[in-house]
Amino acid sequence: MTVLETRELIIDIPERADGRPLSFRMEPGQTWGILGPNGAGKSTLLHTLGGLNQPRSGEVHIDGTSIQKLRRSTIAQQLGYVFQERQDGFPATVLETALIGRHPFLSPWQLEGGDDLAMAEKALDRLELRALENRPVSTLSGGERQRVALATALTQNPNIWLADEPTNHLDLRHQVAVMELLSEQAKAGSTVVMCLHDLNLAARWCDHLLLLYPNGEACWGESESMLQPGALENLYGQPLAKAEVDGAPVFVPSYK
Ligand SMILES: Nc1ncnc2c1ncn2[C@@H]1O[C@H](COP(=O)(O)OP(=O)(O)OP(=O)(O)O)[C@@H](O)[C@H]1O
Repeated sequence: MTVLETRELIIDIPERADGRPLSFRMEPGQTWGILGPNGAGKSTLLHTLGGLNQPRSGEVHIDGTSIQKLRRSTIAQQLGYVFQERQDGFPATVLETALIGRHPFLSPWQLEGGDDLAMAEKALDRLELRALENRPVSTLSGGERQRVALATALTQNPNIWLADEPTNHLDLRHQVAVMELLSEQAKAGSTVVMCLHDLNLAARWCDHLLLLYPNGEACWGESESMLQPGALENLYGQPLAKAEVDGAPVFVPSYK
């Protein structure tokens, strides 16, 4: 159970005004969606939350301790990251890649044990990848690789999930399966934060939203209060029509 908090955080985007300092608290059990148009800074924010980018100012805290003061190995035991783009540079199989999720918990040169293997295999089962476990990752399709990245994070079993467009490359069924998986992680006590382009997945699955504007302005809060058509149209610069399906709001571009 780990709280991720920002204090007067300003992310560092070259040549951009500071915008609104971000001070929010992301708690265990919550599922946060970060929304905004291309270039708004969603990935930069996620990288900053994970300690991979230095903020321009302000701080990110994990359970009350500044991330700057934590060792990278300690952070890796808490925080799982699903990157938007991956360079699968090493010639590794699907199973070997999933096992990387256990590395934060092993000492240098220590080999993975039976428990680690069981966690990786369970994660591969969950992402429907078990039949591919001996395949080199380089031979996989885009959607299969995306699921390997999620399986690796699941094998890590982090308290905080930072996922950059986790449904990228996925077909509709797998999009829903991945959102269900992330939602389950939150229900089990993780703090889940993801950047999303799909407003409808965000509306259906995220209980908190942060809207990030290209000028650095931002607002955040419970999803219900953030899913206002006017604010979303302003965010994306696109007229929207709103409907309701299965009790959740659905937004589609309006072409009028
Ligand atoms: N090293 C850099 N030098 C200059 N500008 C940069 C650098 N890295 C990122 N940027 C700019 O910072 C802005 C935010 O990028 P970021 O990837 O965080 O946006 P995003 O909201 O995730 O976009 P997308 O939806 O397209 O993935 C972009 O305008 C990008 O061009």
